Amino acid sequence: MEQPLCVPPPLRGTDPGSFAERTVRERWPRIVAQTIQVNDFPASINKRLRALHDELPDGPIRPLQDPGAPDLRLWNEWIAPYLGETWASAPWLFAEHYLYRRILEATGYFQPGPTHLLDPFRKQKTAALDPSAEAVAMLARAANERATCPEQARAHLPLLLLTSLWGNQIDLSMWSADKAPRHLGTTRETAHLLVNETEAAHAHLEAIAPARVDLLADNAGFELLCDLVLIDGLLAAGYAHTVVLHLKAHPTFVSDALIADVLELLSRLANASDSAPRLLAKRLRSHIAAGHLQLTDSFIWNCPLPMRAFPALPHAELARSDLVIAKGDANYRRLVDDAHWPFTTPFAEVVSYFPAPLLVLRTLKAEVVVGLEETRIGEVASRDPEWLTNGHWGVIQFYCPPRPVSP
Ligand SMILES: O=P(O)(O)OC[C@H]1O[C@](O)(CO)[C@@H](O)[C@@H]1O
Repeated sequence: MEQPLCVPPPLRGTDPGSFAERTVRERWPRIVAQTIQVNDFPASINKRLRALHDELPDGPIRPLQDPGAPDLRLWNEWIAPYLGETWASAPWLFAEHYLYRRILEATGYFQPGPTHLLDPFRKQKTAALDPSAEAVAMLARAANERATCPEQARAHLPLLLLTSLWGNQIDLSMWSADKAPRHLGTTRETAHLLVNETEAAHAHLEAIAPARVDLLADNAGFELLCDLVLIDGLLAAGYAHTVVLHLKAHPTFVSDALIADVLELLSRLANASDSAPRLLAKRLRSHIAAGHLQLTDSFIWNCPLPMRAFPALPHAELARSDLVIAKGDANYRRLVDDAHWPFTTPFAEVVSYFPAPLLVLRTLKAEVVVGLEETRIGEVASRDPEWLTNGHWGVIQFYCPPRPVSP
């Protein structure tokens, strides 16, 4: 009989010497301080943000105080098990999502008034969109060529996956012309993959096309552009008839993408001086109009739960997909319980609860990873002591649930 999987304890800000500890003690206070600095909030909001800052990292977890907020009941259910814990002692995944929700409580995001639905991270996101216009034009030109040639789009799938993966690391201001998007996918980028299951994912798409593909988005700005180019390629190749792009329901993790960020990116592309981004924007908008690209958001993507603990409904919705692509570090942490798994634990074992074929594209920014080979771990750790958190290393991991056996 198959043994039930025993999930190890979660990462916590109290893990001595860990990146989680550094995040709770240094990075979070900095993020809250920056939120005050980059915005022009009234004194009452800054006072609330300063109070939040001063709670970190040893203040207690408390219920939300956000009367009338649409997610208030949900949050107070999610918080209940951790009342009595501190920011540092609560599971890191929980506390990190809670932090961003508490920032919105402080800024009055869900309250009537001048800061209603005002994204406190908007300025940072907008700056991250500031171009290297040349790199954007090159990405768009390649996408426009693929759009007229399905064979080329199919052949480019590995390149598109790599571009979308490293988009999780690189932002527009870093990506200069000499690191041009067309060169992504060559030696350096593949050499920094700790697992590369592109072939299996590609074969899966070939076998099921045309399919429904779901993409769990991560950051706005450059990464989102790479993701839209991937989506455009999946449609051009005939691999997807529909792509559902899942976005966050409210601002979080500073730069996570909202539907508003997609629309803003499209209008930036549509107003570019170069004609290639304009054509890309036109095509993406027509995919949206035709329902081939669906933008959706849900509070579930802002919740503090590991995916294994999601309610039945989002699981049932994902089960309708032929392939779910999960982007980035935070989605990865959610998928693998943000837990202290031995790094060699098979990926398929850890995500065996997942209801659909799953492809993850993630650069490592946290001390959690599964599915690695012992020798590869030794190699990378001796070359780069910061390999788990500096975003220089990536994984492309694929899981396909076993088909149900017919009676
Ligand atoms: O944008 P990404 O790739 O999800 O990265 C954000 C993540 O990186 C971290 O900074 C480290 O894990 C977290 O705070 C968060 O999980």
